[in-house]
Amino acid sequence: MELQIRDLTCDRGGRRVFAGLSLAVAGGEGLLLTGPNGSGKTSLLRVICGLVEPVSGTVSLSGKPDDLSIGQLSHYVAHADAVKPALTVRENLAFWARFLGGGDVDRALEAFDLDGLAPYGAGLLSSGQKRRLALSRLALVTRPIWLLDEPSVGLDTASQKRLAGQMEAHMARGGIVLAASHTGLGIDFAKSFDMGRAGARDAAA
Ligand SMILES: Nc1ncnc2c1ncn2[C@@H]1O[C@H](COP(=O)(O)OP(=O)(O)OP(=O)(O)O)[C@@H](O)[C@H]1O
Repeated sequence: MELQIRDLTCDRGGRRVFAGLSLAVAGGEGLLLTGPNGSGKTSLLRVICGLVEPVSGTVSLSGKPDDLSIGQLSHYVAHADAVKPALTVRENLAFWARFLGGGDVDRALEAFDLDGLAPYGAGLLSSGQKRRLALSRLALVTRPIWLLDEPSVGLDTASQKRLAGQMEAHMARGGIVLAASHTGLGIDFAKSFDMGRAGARDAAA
């Protein structure tokens, strides 16, 4: 399995964000996306999972089943936590399990130490607890590609370590992690890509 991005050009709101971007990440590898605010990290993750249409270029996954899209094979954890405040923590996970076509709610609760919060209304959670609930989807359903946008924002030290452990375990199972971060995420990524590097900026000019 290899995720291949070739010659990708992306506009947002009529402005060029990046152009001619190419990279590849193999199964078992992680790639850390860095770069200043507005350099296009979120845009790239959204193009990969099919939420933003690129101007040109391709995103492909070798060995992909024909009947599934890259989006369907990806977990995309965005800035927004996508937590339903009227449901409990457990009900949120049960909802996602139905939406994602099955899943292990207890495994997801355990992965981000949410067992004790399972009966609480999600609307009552702190921002870091909401982030843990959003991240717990990663353990709910197995998907080979994890696209993580600033996943550690708001997490305490113990939760950052849990996230690092989950990413390492996913890659050890052959999964792919693409993570955008300004701070690093406490693990050694096989690759990194600076969206603000001169070439990317030149291309976007
Ligand atoms: N929905 C949108 N409509 C129009 N322009 C957008 C939209 N989302 C992002 N942009 C623009 O696209 C550019 C890249 O934004 P993006 O969010 O991808 O950057 P980023 O590197 O993730 O930034 P940050 O580090 O601040 O999260 C910015 O100039 C931004 O204003």
